[in-house]
Amino acid sequence: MSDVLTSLQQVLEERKSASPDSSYVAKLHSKGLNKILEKIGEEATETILAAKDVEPGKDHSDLVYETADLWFHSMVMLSHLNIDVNEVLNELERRFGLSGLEEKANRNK
Ligand SMILES: N=c1c2ncn([C@@H]3O[C@H](COP(=O)(O)OP(=O)(O)OP(=O)(O)O)[C@@H](O)[C@H]3O)c2ncn1[C@@H]1O[C@H](COP(=O)(O)O)[C@@H](O)[C@H]1O
Repeated sequence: MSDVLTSLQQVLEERKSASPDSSYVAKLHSKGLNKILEKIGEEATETILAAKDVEPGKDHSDLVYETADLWFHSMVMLSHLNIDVNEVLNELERRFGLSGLEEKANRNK
């Protein structure tokens, strides 16, 4: 797993016992799953809007920023549900080299 994801997962875990007054992640954990899912919805929408504005050869930093927000909040969701981010990375690894069409056909079996 990438170093930054490993470190971030550790911090998110530690924040479960931190004060909501001192930590954004602790505040999200304290508000619960629905709030976290609401944030993912918001960030997904912001990512889509940023992607629609990207033009070839022009600055795309807004899209990078919004995608980071989306990935970050998705990691908070996994952490909140006690799911190791390695499970997602392992699933991507399992699919690696497998055609998307083939993988989809296998799903329907
Ligand atoms: N990677 C991030 C990260 N990405 C985005 N964000 C926060 O996610 C929020 C998303 O933006 P919004 O404009 O929707 O936020 P907002 O208006 O404050 O949110 P709401 O009040 O509407 O819920 C912002 O507050 C960002 O600061 C993050 N907050 C924390 N991290 C990581 O998590 C670690 C722990 O953070 P704390 O728990 O705050 O110490 C940090 O050291 C970082 O590594």
